[in-house]
Amino acid sequence: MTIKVAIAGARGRMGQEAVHTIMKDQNMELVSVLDYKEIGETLADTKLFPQTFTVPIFMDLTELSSKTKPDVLVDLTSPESVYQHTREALELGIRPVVGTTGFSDEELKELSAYSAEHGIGCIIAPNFAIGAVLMMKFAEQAAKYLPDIEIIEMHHDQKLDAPSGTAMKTASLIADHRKTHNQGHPKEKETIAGARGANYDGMRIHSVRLPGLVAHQQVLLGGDGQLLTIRHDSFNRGSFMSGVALSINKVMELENLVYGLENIID
Ligand SMILES: NC(=O)C1=CN([C@@H]2O[C@H](COP(=O)(O)OP(=O)(O)OC[C@H]3O[C@@H](n4cnc5c(N)ncnc54)[C@H](O)[C@@H]3O)[C@@H](O)[C@H]2O)C=CC1
Ligand SMILES: O=C(O)C1=N[C@H](C(=O)O)C[C@H](O)C1
Repeated sequence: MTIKVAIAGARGRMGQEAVHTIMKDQNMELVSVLDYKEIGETLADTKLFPQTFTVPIFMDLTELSSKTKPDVLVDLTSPESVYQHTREALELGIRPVVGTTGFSDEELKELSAYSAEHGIGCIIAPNFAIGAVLMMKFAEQAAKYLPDIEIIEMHHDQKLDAPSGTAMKTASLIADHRKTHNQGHPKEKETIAGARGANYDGMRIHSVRLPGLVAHQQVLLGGDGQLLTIRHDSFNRGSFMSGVALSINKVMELENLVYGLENIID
């Protein structure tokens, strides 16, 4: 069966890569694109894609759904719009595959309940790169033995959310295995606010934003006389594409929401 896919955010850094990935896949058909502003009738009009890419663009998800009937909506947009898109897609019976970061815990809970109640599959993956998923899993395992941890995530300077979705997911996986405790000296004081980074359950998360970077993270685990560093680097956005393709295939089999690629890889 061919999976009919729509993309929200097709003009973006990730979206452009995803368009090419889906167009090349024999089992998938890119049937439509969702944008928030008038950019032409088809992807070809945007001049970002070959003239043969005559995929229609819509500004309204309900109209997109009724005219092109996608099975899956891939969302690669912004923290501002992603919750609304995901909720609407579920209500329309379209399975969301979401790479966009910035969900609150309450939003995740609410979407998860809706997805399970209506039996519509949904995948929300803060990071589609297999190496990043392994980095998170290794950090989760190591935290049991080395529970003093700081996360340093580094991204390009156009990123809107901080900490990154990957850092938040890493911290939440670790928190499931680590007894909550504050790190550093009990009397430590910041002479410049933010110097010690964000506090997640007593762990610290530091966000670096610089031109030239793509997506990088290291998890530092300190022990007596030792330091374990677990690091992952995405050097280009091709690193995320096998995870996007896997998720599109997998979401067709699901009847609930899965948060994190680690839950769908064997
Ligand atoms: N899960 C993963 O593995 C990855 C996730 N991301 C996340 O994906 C998201 C997109 O990242 P980039 O492509 O770098 O951003 P980008 O800014 O290059 O692209 C976002 C695109 O979405 C469009 N957009 C914004 N609001 C929209 C709306 N309401 N409807 C339709 N289109 C809309 C923008 O016009 C833009 O073309 C971010 O949240 C980022 O953190 C990025 C890389 C990997
Ligand atoms: O904005 C990005 O670029 C990325 N966002 C995701 C995140 O917030 O973790 C995934 C990856 O790190 C790239």
